[in-house]
Amino acid sequence: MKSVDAHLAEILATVRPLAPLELELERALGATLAEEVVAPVPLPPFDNSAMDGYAVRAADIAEVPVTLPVIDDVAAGSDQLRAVGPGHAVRIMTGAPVPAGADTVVPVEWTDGGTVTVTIGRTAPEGNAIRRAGEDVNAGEVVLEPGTVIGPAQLGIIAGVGRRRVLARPLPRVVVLSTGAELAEPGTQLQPGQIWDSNSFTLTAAVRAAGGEGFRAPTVGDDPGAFIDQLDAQLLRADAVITSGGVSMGAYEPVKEALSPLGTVRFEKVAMQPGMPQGFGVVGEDQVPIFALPGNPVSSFVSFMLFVRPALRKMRGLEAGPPKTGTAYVVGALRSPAGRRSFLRGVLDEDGTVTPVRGQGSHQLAALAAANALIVVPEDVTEVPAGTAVEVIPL
Ligand SMILES: Nc1nc2c(c(=O)[nH]1)N[C@H]1C(S)=C(S)[C@@H](COP(=O)(O)OP(=O)(O)OC[C@H]3O[C@@H](n4cnc5c(N)ncnc54)[C@H](O)[C@@H]3O)O[C@H]1N2
Ligand code: MOO
Repeated sequence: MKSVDAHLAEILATVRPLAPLELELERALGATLAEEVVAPVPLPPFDNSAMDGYAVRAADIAEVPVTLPVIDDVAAGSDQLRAVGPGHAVRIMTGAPVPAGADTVVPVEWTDGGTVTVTIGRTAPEGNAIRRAGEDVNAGEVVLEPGTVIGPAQLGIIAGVGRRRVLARPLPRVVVLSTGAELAEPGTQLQPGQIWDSNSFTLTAAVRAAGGEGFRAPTVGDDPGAFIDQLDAQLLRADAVITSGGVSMGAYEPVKEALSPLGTVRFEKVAMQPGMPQGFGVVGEDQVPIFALPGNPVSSFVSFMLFVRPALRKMRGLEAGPPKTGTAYVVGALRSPAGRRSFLRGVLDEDGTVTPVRGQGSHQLAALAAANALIVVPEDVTEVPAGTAVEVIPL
């Protein structure tokens, strides 16, 4: 059997980072920056007030209380500014440019709030409540480096330096295609022999949680022809495809039957539990990577975490490798099949312990939903006594 590490290595050697595109800011959330973002001007571009109050000369308010004439009113956005002469005050709002001559701002709370004259009750040092030009960023300064994932705050600084578009690797578009004649759409009545399709929802959501754009394709039954038709239709918008089901040893395995003859997708047994039957390769003219995951709900989810998630990171232009692990002390003993790496479902506690959930079958979706970690048991270990330190993958 192929090892988990060899399977991941093959996947990572096959998938490529997506080409960068000029993305509108509205489409850039989660994308990976592929250029340096530089501020063309200083930020803030001009000295401005940090508070609503009065711009004055510090020397004029050395002795308080003092009453000064209010010679002007400046709102944020004002560009017609009267200079502040000795003994004058200008009413000023937060963000408004500080007029020439003024060297300090007195918050309105320290005054009587007058509009013709103002009486100031507290003195303020020079530079009080003034935000200086370039205090955030200097002109020509790099504000974001290539390889940065664009989150809300990063979008903010990109817009803040005046950019409308940015060169970035987009979110990988991943089509999720469930197969199985037994699958019914959630929300409909189950007929005898049917179950509700859950994998396509789990996997589409897992794609989104991993920084991709997930699209759930209509499910197909057990007919390889119908599967190929649906795959062809979906390939147009896919940077990668995930299928679930139809990859093991049964009489009706549409994914395996349809893809094996292409010669570009390999179906193998990987030495892991769950998730043993795996298919991986490329399809279509554009050599789109395809992950043919096993149908058992826990198996497909674990396979996603181990193989698809790292691949999506690579497609996003990020460092990619096996999932990050930690260590915890296991509550209760564990068993694991010889020669296979087990990924048991557990609840990781803040006290540093991990408790296996009840129900470790590959079909036990409720137990998976109750878990927050995978407990890794190496290939050569079959029994883990209670209290042993084990490797865990937080979910
Ligand atoms: N003779 C053998 N039988 C099986 C082997 C084997 O080596 N020899 N491997 C077993 C293992 S391990 C797994 S995992 C499964 C993989 O099966 P398939 O990928 O072919 O998946 P299906 O047969 O279509 O379904 C398996 C199971 O999962 C349920 N399922 C499928 N799709 C969904 C979905 N979208 N939502 C919810 N549940 C789904 C399906 O009803 C089956 O119960 O094969 C074993 N058998
Ligand atoms: O290896 Mo299968 O994935 O156990 O259920």
